[in-house]
Amino acid sequence: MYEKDPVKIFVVEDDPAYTKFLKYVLGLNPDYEVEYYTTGKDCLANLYKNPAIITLDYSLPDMPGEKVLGQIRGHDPNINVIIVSAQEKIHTAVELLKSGAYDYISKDHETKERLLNSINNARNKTSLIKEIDHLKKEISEKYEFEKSIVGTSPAIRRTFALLEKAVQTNISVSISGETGTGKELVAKAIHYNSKRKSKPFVAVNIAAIPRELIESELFGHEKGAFTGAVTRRIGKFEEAEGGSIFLDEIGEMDLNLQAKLLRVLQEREVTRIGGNQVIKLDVRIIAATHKDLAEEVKGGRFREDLYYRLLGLPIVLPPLRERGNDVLLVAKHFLDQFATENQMRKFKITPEAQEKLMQYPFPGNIRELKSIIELSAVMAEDQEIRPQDISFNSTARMESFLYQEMTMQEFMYRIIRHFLNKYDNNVLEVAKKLDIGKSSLYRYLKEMEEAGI
Ligand SMILES: Nc1ncnc2c1ncn2[C@@H]1O[C@H](COP(=O)(O)OP(=O)(O)OP(=O)(O)O)[C@@H](O)[C@H]1O
Repeated sequence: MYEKDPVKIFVVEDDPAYTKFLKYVLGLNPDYEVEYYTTGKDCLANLYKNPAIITLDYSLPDMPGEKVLGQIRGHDPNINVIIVSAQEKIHTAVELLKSGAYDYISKDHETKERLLNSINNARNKTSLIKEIDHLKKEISEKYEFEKSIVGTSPAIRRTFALLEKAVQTNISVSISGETGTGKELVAKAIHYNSKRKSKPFVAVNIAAIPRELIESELFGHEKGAFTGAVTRRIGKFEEAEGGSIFLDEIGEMDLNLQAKLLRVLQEREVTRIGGNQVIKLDVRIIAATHKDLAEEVKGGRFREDLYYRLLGLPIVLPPLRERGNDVLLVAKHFLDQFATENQMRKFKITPEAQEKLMQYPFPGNIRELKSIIELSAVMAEDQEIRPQDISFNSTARMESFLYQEMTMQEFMYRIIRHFLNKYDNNVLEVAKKLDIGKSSLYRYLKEMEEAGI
């Protein structure tokens, strides 16, 4: 798409014969919009026209080539300046390239090919840069909080408030929540809404990498560091330089590696395995786990010092069953997405089907909801999703929390909390649903508050 755009080229050349030659060569390509100047001053005065490429004669009558180059770079470092010179002086060429010239070409019988090649390469580079900028913009729009993280429940609103805080600083963030609650989505949203958004977001799933490979995956290795290390490998931390690293399933890391990670986080530097060069790091850490890390610390499976290092700003993502009406909002979001992807008309969910969705506890959370919804859209006879189109993967119903061991009173508090979330903290509605008196409910709420539930 970008390569079709015409390229604006300035030719700055005081030799009339050479200008004639360039006019002929460049005139052959209809995609080139060329303007000719004979002095450095003229060229500089017209930079406002935003040329993509400038071919610059090194010895102009009014200004030395390096000075013109310096001013062009000062105006816009993205302009590709190709220096064309009558003599081939390696030293000058190297100096000019160091000062940011894109290429250095001497005037000889091969000039035509080399110049066209260089212009072509510069053009490809420019279109790649434009395309990358465009994709980056698209990604950050995709991860705007309220566009990507669907929901209006009090629980998710609290999460948004924390995200707003997280993006303003470089503080480490630890995200916990059951599987499929959106931990990776939240991590990406933090990165792509922060100042680091134009730098890499690198995700590493600790549980998915064989134990013996994690260290080299994270910190890299030098060639020959161990059997099988046939080439040097850059680690994920280095890859994320300037950006963010997302350490998913951090609770799965073994104690030995935890010690090494702690050192990296404390020193803010890595050394590749088998190497001795210390590499400074500027990387934001976002860690996630579905485990209760505090419990892991108590059980001696997770280092306490590392736990505190990683904790930073903790974000707890509630399970979908505690997000009330969000179930329906997210379901609708996935349905719209499905319709767009498959060029279909939009779907509706009948009230009975909505009721069915609201009754299910979604042990696999939003990921499970997504697959259930997509299947229901496939099964539906028309653009209405009815109860018979929805099939749940698990036979679990609300009793999922019964697997936990609690006292009767704690169960009751959990049930109340669940309904409060479901009905947006509407006490009257909850009292009605649970068929208890309003004042009893207020009394329980007070007890719950005192007990921190
Ligand atoms: N609030 C939300 N709104 C819309 N989509 C969401 C929301 N939360 C999660 N998703 C989507 O649900 C899917 C699962 O989310 P994600 O992979 O971030 O979960 P996770 O907690 O990292 O899972 P796991 O613990 O299994 O790694 C993704 O497709 C994600 O885009």
